[in-house]
Amino acid sequence: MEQYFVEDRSGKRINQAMLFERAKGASGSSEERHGAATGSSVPANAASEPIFPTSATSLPPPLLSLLDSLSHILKPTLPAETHKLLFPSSHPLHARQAILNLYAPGEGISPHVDLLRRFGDGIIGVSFYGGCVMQFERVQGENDDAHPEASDAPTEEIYSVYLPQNSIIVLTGDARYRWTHGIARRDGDWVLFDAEGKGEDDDAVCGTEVSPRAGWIPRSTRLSITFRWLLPGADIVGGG
Ligand SMILES: O=C(O)CCC(=O)C(=O)O
Ligand SMILES: [Fe+2]
Repeated sequence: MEQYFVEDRSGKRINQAMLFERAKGASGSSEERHGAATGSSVPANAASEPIFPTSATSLPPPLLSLLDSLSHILKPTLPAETHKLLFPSSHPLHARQAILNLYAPGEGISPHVDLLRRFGDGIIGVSFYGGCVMQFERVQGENDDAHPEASDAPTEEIYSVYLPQNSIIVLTGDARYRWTHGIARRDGDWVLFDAEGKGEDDDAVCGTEVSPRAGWIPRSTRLSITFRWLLPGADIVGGG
């Protein structure tokens, strides 16, 4: 992974890489791509994602093997149709994009819905090295790429979920289309632990009544790998 997160020519730290494959069996008018892209110093709203073309043919082997492991791990947990949506047995309709985001402690990502015109349903996110709280907020009103402000509309419905290192999150249906997801920029997260010691964020524990089962987990460096389906035409450079 180090190869993707070097400094660019101006010395700016690169913290985002995007890799693309072509769908198996696609007639393929667009270029196959597999390349790294720079992000801003803090991963920004997905709407500003850059794309760089290269010439390789598919996702790199470590990501293919990660996908294979994810398919096995998620098989007993997910409803059969969701598993099929994420891991179609043959000839997927769409190409996958993998986005790698490297967060220094304290960094986050603004609340957003992943671009509706670029990505399909079925998103998988994996957290490595460190955890963080991901916050979900219900989108109010129309939500499409032409009305991104809908994502910022205030709402009472907010949930915070702690994503420990090595955890997997799957977003489909409403979770993908009707809720924003984001990571607050802060140095750590208050987390309530369940009986098995797994974390669940709860802002309420920030007050004086701190439950003995709650704790502050300082953020460390976190790498997230997100797999998404590219919609037709979305894999054409400049076509976003
Ligand atoms: O870091 C994460 O887990 C979220 C990344 C994300 O939402 C995105 O790249 O669109
Ligand atoms: Fe996202």
